[in-house]
Amino acid sequence: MALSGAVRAARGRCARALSSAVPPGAGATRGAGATRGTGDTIFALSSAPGRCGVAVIRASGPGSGAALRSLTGSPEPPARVMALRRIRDPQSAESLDRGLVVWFPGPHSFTGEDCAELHVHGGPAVVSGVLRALGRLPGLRPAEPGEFTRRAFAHGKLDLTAAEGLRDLIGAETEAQRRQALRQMDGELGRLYQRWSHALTQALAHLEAYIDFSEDDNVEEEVLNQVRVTVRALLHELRGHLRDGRRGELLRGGVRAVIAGPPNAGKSSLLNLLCRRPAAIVSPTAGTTRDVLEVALDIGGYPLVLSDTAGLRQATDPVEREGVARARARLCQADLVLAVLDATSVPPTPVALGAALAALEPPPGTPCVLVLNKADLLGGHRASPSATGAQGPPATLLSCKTGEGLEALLELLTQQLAQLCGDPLLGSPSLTQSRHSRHLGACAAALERFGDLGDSGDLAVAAEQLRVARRELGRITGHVGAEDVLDIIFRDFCVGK
Ligand SMILES: Nc1nc2c(ncn2[C@@H]2O[C@H](COP(=O)(O)OP(=O)(O)OP(=O)(O)O)[C@@H](O)[C@H]2O)c(=O)[nH]1
Ligand SMILES: [K+]
Ligand SMILES: [Mg+2]
Repeated sequence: MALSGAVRAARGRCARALSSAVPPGAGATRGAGATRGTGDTIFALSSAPGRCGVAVIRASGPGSGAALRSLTGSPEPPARVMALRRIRDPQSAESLDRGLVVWFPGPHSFTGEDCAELHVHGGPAVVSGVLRALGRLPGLRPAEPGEFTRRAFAHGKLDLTAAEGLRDLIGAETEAQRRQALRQMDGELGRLYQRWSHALTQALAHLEAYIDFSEDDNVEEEVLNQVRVTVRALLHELRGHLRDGRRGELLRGGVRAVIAGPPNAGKSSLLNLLCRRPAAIVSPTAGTTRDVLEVALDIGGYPLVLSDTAGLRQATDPVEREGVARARARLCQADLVLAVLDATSVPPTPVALGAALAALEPPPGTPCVLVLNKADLLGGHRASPSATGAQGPPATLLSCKTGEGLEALLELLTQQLAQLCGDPLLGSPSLTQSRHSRHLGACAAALERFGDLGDSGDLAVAAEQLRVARRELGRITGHVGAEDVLDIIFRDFCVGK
């Protein structure tokens, strides 16, 4: 069982780690012409800033080859082969470093433009010296955040969903997140939406043919039926994808789990046990916790955002009352509830446990795990983990004091997380962004309107609904009028990617 503690610790993010392969030009769907790139040549440090063994500086655009020549004083090396070169300041001819350079002539590069990479020693003075030298070359300027990827998108090297996958891959902190992001970056989600878009295009073409030619009796009624069948099948698939239970989004953003229970049940002790540090104050005084405390965890490869909350009771102290109100508010937002009870205070019968759980008023329909804490105080009288009965939530005995039952709890949590997030490698790729669900929802609504028109409906209106549906799909992949979302998507990238 992997429990790697808090994983959101500040950490250098970089466009690509040195051991990774060249990002693929997956999902290339826009008309990508062979190009040396037009306009500015951009450059940036692509590895994480700070002192490191090797730093990667990247350039993209028509001036990349000339830049490489001036900094090395020699012709570009053969394409996509690393070469050792002395790197010098072209103005002063002073040597800056000795490093590896790579030349990626367009269109076979990440951006589709001519690109160059300089792998230099990762000292701040070396990096700033090389960046300064590049900045003095005519036509070169520092890149904006996400500008390399944006150029790759513009040259059809990847579609928007793949770009979002790449952004998520750089942000992935757990294994399951990485798997999902990689799958999306490889273009699987984009291909699914493309397939739907093609099906719609075909249906639309048939419908238009029917509208134009049916009077000549050249086009059979059967064509119209086929269009209806296609649209119905598509709507069915789309609804299934939307019903996905927010799996992909949960995996991407982390499952919000809330620890709730009566005062002194050991809620804060549980948080500390799971994050393996004394993050929350633990004391024998009931009503110790007031503020909501949050830690990010990796449980079995799944991301969990765990909140400790105030003990739920009718508090008289105004500060504690506010704590209880905050606890209830947080509980309402939970994707998963960890209900903690003091095992010595509740008889281990389904009725008693059910009543104790109901008293916490967990949000209806939200999955729940019942943790019967302080098992060390039970002596011989052990509640069986199925004490809540077949209908109740899964329950497990735990002692935060001795650690007894921790493995079983982690197992149970992993099961719950796997159910909530799904296996990112199985089945059709998951919906990962609210942006996608919005467009897919609009697409489904248009298809429903198409269906509602029925046999007697106006065919021109029906055709318009198919056009609306197709446009919404195109917005997801970036094939249609996505200019407004481009800024938002690429802004979240780091400089150098
Ligand atoms: N014997 C025993 N004591 C425990 C266990 N877990 C917690 N305690 C003790 O129970 C008391 C309350 O623990 P907390 O973690 O502060 O409980 P809480 O639910 O966060 O309490 P509030 O924040 O006040 O609602 C402390 O004295 C803990 O040391 C356990 O497994 N066994
Ligand atoms: K306490
Ligand atoms: Mg507490």
